[in-house]
Amino acid sequence: MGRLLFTGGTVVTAEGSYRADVLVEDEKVVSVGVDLPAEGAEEVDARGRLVMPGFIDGHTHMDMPFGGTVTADDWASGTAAALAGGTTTIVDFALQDVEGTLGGAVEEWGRKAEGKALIDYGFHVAITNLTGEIKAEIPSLKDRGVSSVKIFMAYKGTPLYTADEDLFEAMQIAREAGILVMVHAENGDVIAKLQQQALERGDFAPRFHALTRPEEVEAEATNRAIQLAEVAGCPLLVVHVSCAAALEEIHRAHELGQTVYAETCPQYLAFSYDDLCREGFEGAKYVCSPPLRDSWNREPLWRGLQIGDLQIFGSDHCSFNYRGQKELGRDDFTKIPNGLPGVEERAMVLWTLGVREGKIDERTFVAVLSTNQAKIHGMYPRKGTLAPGADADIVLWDPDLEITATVENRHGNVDYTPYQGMTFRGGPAAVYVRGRLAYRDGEILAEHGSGRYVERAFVPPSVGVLA
Ligand SMILES: NC(=O)NCCC(=O)O
Ligand SMILES: [Zn+2]
Ligand SMILES: [Zn+2]
Repeated sequence: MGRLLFTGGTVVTAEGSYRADVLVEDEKVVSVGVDLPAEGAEEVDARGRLVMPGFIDGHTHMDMPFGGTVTADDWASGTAAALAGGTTTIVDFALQDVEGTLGGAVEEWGRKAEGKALIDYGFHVAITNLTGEIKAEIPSLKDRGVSSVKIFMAYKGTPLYTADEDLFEAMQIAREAGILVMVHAENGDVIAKLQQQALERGDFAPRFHALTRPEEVEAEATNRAIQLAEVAGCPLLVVHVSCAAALEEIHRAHELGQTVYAETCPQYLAFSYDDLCREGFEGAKYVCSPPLRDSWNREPLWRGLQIGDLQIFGSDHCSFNYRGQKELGRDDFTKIPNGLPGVEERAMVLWTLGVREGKIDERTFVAVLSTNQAKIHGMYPRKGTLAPGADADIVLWDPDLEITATVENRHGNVDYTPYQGMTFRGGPAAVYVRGRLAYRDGEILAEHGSGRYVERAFVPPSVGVLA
């Protein structure tokens, strides 16, 4: 692999931006400084580019059974899409088999990724059956390099749904074990009742997905999870925060000094409830949970990112084809598989709608896409920074690149894109994974199977120290 010297670019980290060269050797960053001598290194011209640590997406669902079908992207197409968006590491949800163990889920996900992944990866375990035995198994995840579990307060009537007493006990165990608890915070009982009432009224269209999951239902569950975590004494990560009401609960927890991390996702900034109301069955393309909200919620979410109430920006990439998958719910919105693709668009949405529009700055861009992800998901400082000793995961970001999204120019395996026709201004020109050129100008150059499993360990950063 040899030595590479990135010259003439502007290094952007969560701490700031400055003109500097970056020297890379044998998969690692060796030094960052002004006018570094080449000394035999191959030079990479980074003039006009922002040189950033590779982006980390702590929220993807590749090759995952869900809603009676399996996500459209596997580890080959899903990591290609990630790479084309500047993402060099993902943390994917290994779904526990209802009859299986947590360790079994990690092993199964390892088999799915092996030979396919183009980028580095880790796993959370998504718990589907929190029995006594499974609770007792939680601490052993650390031995597998897994530092987090996700527990679902929603999806009543499916194995994912977890009652409060089990969630609470898992929090106590996780606190002792040093495992991060992530929650899908929506009140599953109330949603089930509202869905039943909607179907009885004959309300079958996609927009009823949102109308049966109102903001209060997310805010209430968010508050409940925060309070339970406080009693259990454990840090908490609330994923896919969609609305101002839930964010207010998180903000209050921060004012009280509680360690609550929170994530929002591109779909909540790029789309709104209006997209669920598109003509015919088109709204199904925008069904995800929590649902898309009225557009006024976007402004508080942007503010949450800028002031640090929302420390990470994950894609929640959970792709389903329109034909044959979203269509499963043509006559009943409750049967539409939940989820949107977004692993490719994540950073471009954030740059185009956030940095260019002055809603967040460049440092926050890097923090929520990379540095805070590495810290919260237990990979820092190996990942998430450009500093000596870090993996040489590098994005050369072209702030002026223009890409208009079409199904054809997406790198995933989905028959539609919710971003159809949207023009992104700013995107990755080239991406390096551990010092190897993996993507350039729309072309995937990495080899399948070149991505490596990353063992993670959770060392809870206090919310205040996150950028
Ligand atoms: N978010 C969504 O709609 N689908 C993926 C599963 C989840 O994250 O709850
Ligand atoms: Zn979820
Ligand atoms: Zn998800």
